[in-house]
Amino acid sequence: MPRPILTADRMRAAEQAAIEGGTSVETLMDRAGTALAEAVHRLAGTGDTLILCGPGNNGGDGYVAGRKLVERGHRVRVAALAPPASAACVAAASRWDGETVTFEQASPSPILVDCLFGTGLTHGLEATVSERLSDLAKSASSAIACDLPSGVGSDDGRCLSPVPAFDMTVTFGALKPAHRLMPALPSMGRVVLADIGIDASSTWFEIGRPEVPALAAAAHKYSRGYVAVLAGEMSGAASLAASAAARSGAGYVRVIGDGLFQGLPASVVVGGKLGLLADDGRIGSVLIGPGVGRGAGAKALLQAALDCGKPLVLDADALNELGANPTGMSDAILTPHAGEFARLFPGLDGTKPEMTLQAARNSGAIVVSKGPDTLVASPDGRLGFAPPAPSWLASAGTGDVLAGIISALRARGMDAFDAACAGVWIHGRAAELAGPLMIADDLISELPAVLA
Ligand SMILES: NC(=O)C1=CN([C@@H]2O[C@H](COP(=O)(O)OP(=O)(O)OC[C@H]3O[C@@H](n4cnc5c(N)ncnc54)[C@H](OP(=O)(O)O)[C@@H]3O)[C@@H](O)[C@H]2O)[C@H](O)CC1
Ligand SMILES: [K+]
Repeated sequence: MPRPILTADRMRAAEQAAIEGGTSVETLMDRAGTALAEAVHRLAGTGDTLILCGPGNNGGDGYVAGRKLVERGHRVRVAALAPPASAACVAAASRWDGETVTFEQASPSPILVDCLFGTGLTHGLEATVSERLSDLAKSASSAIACDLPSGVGSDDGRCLSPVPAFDMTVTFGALKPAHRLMPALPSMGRVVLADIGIDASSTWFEIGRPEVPALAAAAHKYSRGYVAVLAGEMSGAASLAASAAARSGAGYVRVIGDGLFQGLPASVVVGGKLGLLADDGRIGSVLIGPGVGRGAGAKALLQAALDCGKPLVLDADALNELGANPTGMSDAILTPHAGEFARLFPGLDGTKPEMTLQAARNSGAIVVSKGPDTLVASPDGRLGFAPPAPSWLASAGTGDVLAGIISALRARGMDAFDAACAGVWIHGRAAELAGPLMIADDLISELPAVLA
C-alpha cells in the first residue's frame, strides 16, 4: 500500500475523528511517543539521548518518548524550549521525572531527538534556537526529527528558518507534504511512518513500486504497446525517448521524422507518414516533445498529435508550442519541468501540490510536475509524490527517457495516472542503479533490471 500524505489541516481532522471515535489525544500521543522511541532505539541503539521539547503536542511526543527510552536503557535528558502549553503536552510532561535541563544548557549528545515543533509550526524559529538546533544536530551521531524537522512548513516544504539535516524523521498516521517537497526534502533523512490508529486514507500518497500488468499469454507486439514518437530537429532526444520506450516493454516503437536517429535499437522502426497517427488503430500512445524544436514544423506535428484521438504524452517543446492554459486535454499526460510549468500554467498560486492539482483540473490532463520533488496530479484529485530521487538525475536527456517510459506504459494499457506514477518511480530507481556518474543513456540500460 502506498503511504498516504495529509496536510496539517487534514491531519488535525483525522485526529479529531479518532478522538470522536473514542481515542483520546493522550492515547494518540502515547502511541506516537512510543513509536518514536522504538524508531530511535532501532536506529541508534542504546546511548545518551537529548530530547528537545517544544510547548505543543510535538513536545508532548518527546516527553513520552523520553520515558520509553529510559525503559530501554537510554540515559535521557530533556531540554524544554518553553513550558508545556497544550493540555496533552502538560499531561505528558507531568509523567516525565527524568533529567531535565534548560534549552540553553543543552549540550551535545550522541543521540538528538527534535520534538520542538511539528505540524503546528506557525513561523520560523528564533535565530538563537535554530542555530542551537543545528549545532546539536550536527554534533550528534544520530539526529532524529519527531514528525517534521523543526522549522519546516508542513504543507509546502518551506524552511521557515534554517533546518539541519536529520538521519531520520518519524511521522505519525500519514506523511506530510513537506516530507516529499523541496527545499525541506534533503533534511528529512529516512522517513519512517508509524501507525497510531488514525484513519489517514487520502488521495494524496507517496508513489511506491508500481505493479506493471503482466503480459497476457496471447500477447503480440501491438497488444504489448505500440508507441509512436514524433521527432523534429534534435534527433538525439527522440532517440533517447524511443529507446526508453522500447526498453520499457513496448512491443513496437515507431519514430516518425526525418532525422538521422543514431543509437536507436534496430528494432525501432523509423519513418512513416503523419497520417498514420489517426489511421493506425493499433497505436497505443503518441509521444511528442523530445527534440521536436519550435516553429512551423513543430506546430504541425503537435496539431497532428492533438487531432489523432490517441492517448498522448506531451513533453519539452511540445509543451511550449501548446501555449498557456491548455484545456480539454483529456487522455493526455503533460510532463513539464518547473520552467515549462510556469509558462504552461501562469498565474497559479499556492503550494506545489495545490498548483499541480489546479493545472490538472484546468487542463483535464495528467500533469507530471518534474523536479527534485516530482508530483503527478490527476484532474480527479489524485496526487502522487515521488520518493526521493538521486540528485544525479538532473542531467541532459533524462526527461526524454522519462517521457519514453511513460509512453510505453500508457501504450500497454495502463491508466494514464498510473502510467505516469509508475514511470516516475521506474525512472528514479533506474537512476539509483546507474549511479552518480550516469548519463541519460545509462538509465535506459538499467530499465530491464528495474522492470524485471
Ligand atoms: N495529529 C495527530 O494525529 C497527532 C499529532 N501529534 C503530534 O502533535 C504535533 C502537532 O502538535 P501541535 O500542538 O498542533 O503543534 P506543535 O507542537 O507543532 O506546535 C504548536 C505550539 O508551538 C507554538 N509555535 C509554533 N511555531 C512556533 C515558533 N516558530 N516559535 C515558538 N513557538 C511556536 C505554537 O504557539 P502559537 O502561539 O504560535 O500557536 C504552539 O504552542 C504533531 O506534529 C505530532 O508530533 C500527537 O502527539 C499524536 C497525534
Ligand atoms: K520536530
